[in-house]
Amino acid sequence: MLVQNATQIMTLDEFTVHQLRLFPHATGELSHLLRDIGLAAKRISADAIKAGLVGVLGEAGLRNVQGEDVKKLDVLANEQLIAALRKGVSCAGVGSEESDQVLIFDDHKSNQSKYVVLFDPLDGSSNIDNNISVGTIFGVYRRTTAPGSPATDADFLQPGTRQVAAGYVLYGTSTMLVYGTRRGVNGFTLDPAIGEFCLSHPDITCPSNGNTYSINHGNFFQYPAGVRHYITDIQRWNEFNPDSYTERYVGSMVADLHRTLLKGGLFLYPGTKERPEGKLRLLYECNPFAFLFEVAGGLATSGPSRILDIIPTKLHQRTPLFIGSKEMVTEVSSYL
Ligand SMILES: O=P(O)(O)OC[C@H]1O[C@](O)(COP(=O)(O)O)[C@@H](O)[C@@H]1O
Ligand SMILES: [Mg+2]
Ligand SMILES: [Mg+2]
Repeated sequence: MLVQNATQIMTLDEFTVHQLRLFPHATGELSHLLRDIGLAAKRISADAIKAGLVGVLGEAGLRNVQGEDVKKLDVLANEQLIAALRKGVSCAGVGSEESDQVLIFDDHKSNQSKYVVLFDPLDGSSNIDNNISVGTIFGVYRRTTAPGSPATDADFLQPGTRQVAAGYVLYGTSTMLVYGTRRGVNGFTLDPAIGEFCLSHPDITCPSNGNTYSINHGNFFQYPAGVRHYITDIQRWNEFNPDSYTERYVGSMVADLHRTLLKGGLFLYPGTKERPEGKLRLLYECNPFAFLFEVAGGLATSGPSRILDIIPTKLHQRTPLFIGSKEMVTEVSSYL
C-alpha cells in the first residue's frame, strides 16, 4: 500500500501519550513540554513560510551576547518558544542563544516543574533572507534542584548526558519536528491541512557509514592540521575512486545534520586559528544533536572529548564538533 491511510498516522500528541503508557509512573510532564514546543514550532513555521510577506526578513537592529546581528525571525522564534514554555506547566525556565542569561519562570506552577529547556530558537540565521532551510534546536534537562523552588543556573549547566530528551525543528520544504528520548528518535511532519505534526519517520537510525562530508571549506587553511589531512586524504581517495565521497554544506546546522542523521555522513565544525573553541554552542546546539545521534547509533566528539561528557561552565560556551556516522567519526578522530 503506497499511501498510509491518514487516519492511521499518529500525531505527535497521540505518540507522546502512547509513549506515556510505557512508563506507568510517568507524570506526563515531558509530553506536555514536547507539545508546547510543537505549538511554538507551528507558530514559527506559519511565519517562516511567508516570511517575505509578513515583514520578518532582515535584521532586528540588535546584537546578541555572541556579538552577532540578530535577525527579526531570531527574535520572533525566541519569543514564541519562551511564551509557549512559560504558559505550559512543564518548564521551570529556559536558556536561549538569544538571551544573555537564563530565564527562570519563577511562578508557582513553573516552580513545580522538574524540567528546564535550552534552545537555539532559530538556527541558520545567515540563510533566512535567502529562503534556505533554517531550524530550531532544543535540549530538555531534569533539574538538579528540587521542584517547588525556583530553578537556578545549576539546572542549566549540566553535561549533555543529563538530557532526558532533545530535538529540532526543520523549516524546509516541509516543516519537520524530530525528537528523541533514550528510547529512540522519531520524526514528525507538519500537515498544514490539519495543523498537526504526524509521525512520518519512525525509529530513525543513523547509518554506521556514509559518503558525505560537510564542512565550511572557506576556512580550510584555518583548521587544525589533522582536519586538513583528513579532508585532503578523502579528496585524494576520490581522485582514484571517483564518487566515493561527496561534499554538502547548507550552512544551517539543522539542515546539514538532518541529512547526516537520515543518510549517514560526517559534519565537521572544527576550531580555527581565530577561534580554537569553534563556533557552535555546546548547550543548545551540540548537546541536543549529540544526544540524538548517539541514541540513533552515531557518534559526536569535540576531538579530545565525547560531546555529552563535557562539563559546561558557561551558558554560551562553544566547542569544536565532529558528528555523524559511527565509522566516519571514528576515522576522523584518528586524525585529530
Ligand atoms: O557560516 P559558517 O561559519 O559556516 O557557520 C554556519 C553555522 O553557523 C550557524 O548558522 C550558527 O547558528 P545560528 O544561526 O543559530 O547562530 C549554524 O547553523 C551553521 O552550521
Ligand atoms: Mg544555531
Ligand atoms: Mg540561532
